[in-house]
Amino acid sequence: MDSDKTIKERLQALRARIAAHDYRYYVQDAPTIPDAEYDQLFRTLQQLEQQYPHLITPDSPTQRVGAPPLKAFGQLAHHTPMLSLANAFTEHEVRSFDRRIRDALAIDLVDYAVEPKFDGLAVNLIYEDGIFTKGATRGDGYTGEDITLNLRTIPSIPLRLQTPHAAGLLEVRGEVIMLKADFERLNQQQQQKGEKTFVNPRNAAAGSLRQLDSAITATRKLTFYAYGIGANQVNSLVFSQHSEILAYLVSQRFLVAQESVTAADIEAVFAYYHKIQEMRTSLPYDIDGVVYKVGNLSQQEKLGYVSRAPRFAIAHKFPAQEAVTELLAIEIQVGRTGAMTPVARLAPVFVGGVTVTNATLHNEDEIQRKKIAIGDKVIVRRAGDVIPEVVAAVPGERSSTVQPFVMPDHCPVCGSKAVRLPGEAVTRCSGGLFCPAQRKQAILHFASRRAVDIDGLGEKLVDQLIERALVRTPADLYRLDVKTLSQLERMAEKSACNLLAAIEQSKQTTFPRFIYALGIRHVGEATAKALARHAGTLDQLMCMPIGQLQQIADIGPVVAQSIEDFFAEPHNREVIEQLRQSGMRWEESSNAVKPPSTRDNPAIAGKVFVLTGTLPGMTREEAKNQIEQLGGKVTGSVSARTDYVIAGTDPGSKYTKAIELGVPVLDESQLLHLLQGHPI
Ligand SMILES: NC(=O)c1ccc[n+]([C@@H]2O[C@H](COP(=O)([O-])OP(=O)(O)OC[C@H]3O[C@@H](n4cnc5c(N)ncnc54)[C@H](O)[C@@H]3O)[C@@H](O)[C@H]2O)c1
Ligand SMILES: [Zn+2]
Repeated sequence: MDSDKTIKERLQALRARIAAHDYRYYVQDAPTIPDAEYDQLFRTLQQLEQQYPHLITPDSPTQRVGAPPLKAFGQLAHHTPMLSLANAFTEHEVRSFDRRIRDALAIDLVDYAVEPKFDGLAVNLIYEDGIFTKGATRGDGYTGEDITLNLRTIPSIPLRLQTPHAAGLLEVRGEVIMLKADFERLNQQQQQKGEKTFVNPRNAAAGSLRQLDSAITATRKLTFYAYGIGANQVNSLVFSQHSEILAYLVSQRFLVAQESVTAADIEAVFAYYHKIQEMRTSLPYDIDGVVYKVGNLSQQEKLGYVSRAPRFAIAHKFPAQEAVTELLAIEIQVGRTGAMTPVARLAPVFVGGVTVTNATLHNEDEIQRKKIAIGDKVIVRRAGDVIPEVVAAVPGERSSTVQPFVMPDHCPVCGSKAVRLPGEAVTRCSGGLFCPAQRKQAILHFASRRAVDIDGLGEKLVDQLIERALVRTPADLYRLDVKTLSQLERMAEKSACNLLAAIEQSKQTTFPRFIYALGIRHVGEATAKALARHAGTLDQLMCMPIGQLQQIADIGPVVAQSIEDFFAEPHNREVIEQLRQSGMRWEESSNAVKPPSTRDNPAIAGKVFVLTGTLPGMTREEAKNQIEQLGGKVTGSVSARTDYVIAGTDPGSKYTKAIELGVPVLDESQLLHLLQGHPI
């Protein structure tokens, strides 16, 4: 058996660790470990102290509530103490609690008031003669921080009671929380402003409420839920049941959880637990369990208190939604649209009711922002059916062998180049036509009605074709034959013939449809049309430099980049070549704007142009952009300094002026000639 000395040392170490976590949680509003982790430490200490009661010290966290109030705030003493709650993690523990109560009261059946356990910040509101005069945090249970001004900014705290004639003092107890939706919004705003985001709604609520400047609190959306009263010196207010207190609070316009009800026995209590657990993720606020309180107030009084909690109530905790584990590796998952998502491979950990071995890390920036490295101890969160995610690295636990994460520059599935468009958080595989991960999406899109329109090629068929390795890319569609197709499920020879005919028919398409069918990111039908008109031929399009793509109206830098990346990927070019060889045809236009042979075009550079009338093959805006890109200047009015006037149909007065001044007037084909570097 261990000596008292080693036990003492263990106790001291545990107490110091817990005290440090208490400080970070209660004072700094910035815990570094999940609550479940903390609860476990606390339990270990409690159990050890139970075994060695003579070693309990009054400063042990098990003997105290919360943390002393911060000096920066004024202090406010509570008229009756604000205690903590005993915890239960299993049904067995709850049954023992029920048995203890029935034994102590010597009765067979106990009525319980059952309520959600809010995960927020306990506060005490003092009403004097019906007027809200002061309010405080729980602090160490006896004295809290005076946060009256901050509390006044919370709309759900009534500033006066409905019965102001009732003279005397009343303490209203409850929790200040931040609704999940308000939390999401706050974090988005914080991120946009480049300020620190909060780990969860509880920390956001605590950080917002314990502000020295109440103007900041006023900008944060906080909500107060009442769940009880403390000192009651109002003569006319007499309660015999907890439920009467809640009804009174509702009548005084406090928010009280709608889910607060009574349970006639311990079985009803468990039914309630399961019902609330089901509702947990859909509730507008975070809860970490449910609270059971003996409903009868004189029974409560008889049961009394232990050092830090009442004997008549217990918190039945839900399985933790957050846990700590080791990040073993980061792998890349490629989605249907080519998105490359970093996925954490984890040492198995039980969280949110299941064993988790993978969790999403969202994207590269998130990993950098959270400063997560491979080998770190990380906090994993799984709430309801939501995909588990890594929320943070545990600070201070980093070993020297951790590896930084680097986003791969190639798709791990198909080897195509990985690209990240400006302004986007996601890195994508650029091999849209080729990548197995994107296969199904690419083929369905290619065959869709507004693309090359292969009638009858639905999702189920595509699944079969892919599963049997008959089709890998859209080009493979043109290699299918009746014999192969009629072997597929639900495919008679007749329908196989029909499908084949539809595939054959799709070979005759239009250039814009073909471009659209390629599934280039950000290239919808309208962009496909603009590209077709501008490039004229597929060969031109495939080698168009990004600068020239950007000159096309409505094509910005992101879309231009996406087009360039797509055609730069050899895998895509291969598939396009196969498509061409399969006999796909469309009309190409020779009218289109050909790319200039050199950037430094002496036929254009330094020359002054005026555009007038409607050009047949391009908009005036496009012509202007091209001229400017090659160093020419486009002005609005004709003068002696004008070198050329480019005139389309219905040219108007600029045309007449040009004739008067003897300025050469060119048509579109002559302009194209110039653009290609040939003098007139
Ligand atoms: N992660 C960390 O580092 C860290 C550190 C300290 C404490 N904690 C967490 O804080 C909690 C312990 O703190 P605690 O002493 O406040 O105990 P507690 O939160 O377990 O229980 C008491 C509190 O429950 C709240 N409560 C919510 N709904 C209630 C209701 N319907 N009726 C009555 N009370 C209700 C009250 O604020 C009350 O003060 C644990 O969840 C623990 O994990 C975490
Ligand atoms: Zn790929």
